[in-house]
Amino acid sequence: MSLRHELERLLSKFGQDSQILEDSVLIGCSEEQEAWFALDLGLNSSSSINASLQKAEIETALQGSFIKLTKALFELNVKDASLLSTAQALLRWHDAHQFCSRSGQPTKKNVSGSKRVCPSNNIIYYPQVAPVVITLVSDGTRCLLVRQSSFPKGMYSALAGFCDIGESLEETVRREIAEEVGLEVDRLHYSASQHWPFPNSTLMIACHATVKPGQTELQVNLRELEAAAWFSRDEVATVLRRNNPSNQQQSGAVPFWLPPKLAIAHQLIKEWVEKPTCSPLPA
Ligand SMILES: NC(=O)C1=CN([C@@H]2O[C@H](COP(=O)(O)OP(=O)(O)OC[C@H]3O[C@@H](n4cnc5c(N)ncnc54)[C@H](OP(=O)(O)O)[C@@H]3O)[C@@H](O)[C@H]2O)C=CC1
Ligand SMILES: [Mg+2]
Repeated sequence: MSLRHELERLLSKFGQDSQILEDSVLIGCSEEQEAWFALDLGLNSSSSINASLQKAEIETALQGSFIKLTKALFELNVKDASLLSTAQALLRWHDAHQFCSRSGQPTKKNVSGSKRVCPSNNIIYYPQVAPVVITLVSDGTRCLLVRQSSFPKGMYSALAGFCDIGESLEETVRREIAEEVGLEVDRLHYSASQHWPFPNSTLMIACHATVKPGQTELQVNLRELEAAAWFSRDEVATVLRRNNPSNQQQSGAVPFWLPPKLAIAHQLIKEWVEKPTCSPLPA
């Protein structure tokens, strides 16, 4: 039986029309050049008993189990997490761009899902990515970790913010740090980047920054952050070593925990702990 027939058989078993396959989007390919597609079965959009029954049926038929996307992203290996992140962002984008904003007519997806076109005026819509800077600020010996009220309990991270229209990354870093904690950036340098599919598709651009010597007093913007504080290298190194939210919450041995390994914030913090002498460029 061909893969297509097998898929159609499964979809019909789960009460779905095989026409839904046309909505799938290309997210990558294997080393053997087999194309990988993602498809949204829409089970999350309904809280009906029917949807939950289907979920149970799918779990049995495919010998798997549904877990929260945010959790899955941090539990999979890098390659699979990246495929999942692409699938989530691309499928959400298609779902939110069903109509042309000029003509109001339905738009049409191309086969791979890399764009949508309005048949009435040929306007092409491409998936959007919002740039976000995430910066680990240091005063030379300590680093600044922050908490938003939306973070999981006890988690601290680096400072993040969306780029405004017309800004360079450097300007965003300076503005966000001034707005959220009242500090002036002296030097900054780029570290790495990561695609992040929440709340919509973002490109997280990770940087290290240092503040002007002697200017480390924080003015925390409580509309944006729940807390912000300086931590020594030893404190952060200890938390990184024991980084497991359930362990520390039970024992109370460490006062906070950090984002999991696959989060770019984790990589930034680890880099700072391991390379204390890296010297950033002037901003
Ligand atoms: N992977 C990681 O390690 C981490 C990832 N992040 C991600 O970074 C992102 C940005 O961090 P955050 O501190 O929230 O950003 P900001 O500090 O920029 O604050 C968020 C606010 O910015 C406004 N905003 C401006 N542009 C956008 C846009 N394109 N989409 C949504 N909101 C926008 C909104 O304000 P208003 O409501 O007034 O319109 C929103 O409430 C988050 O989405 C978060 O998921 C954050 C930390 C760690
Ligand atoms: Mg922020």
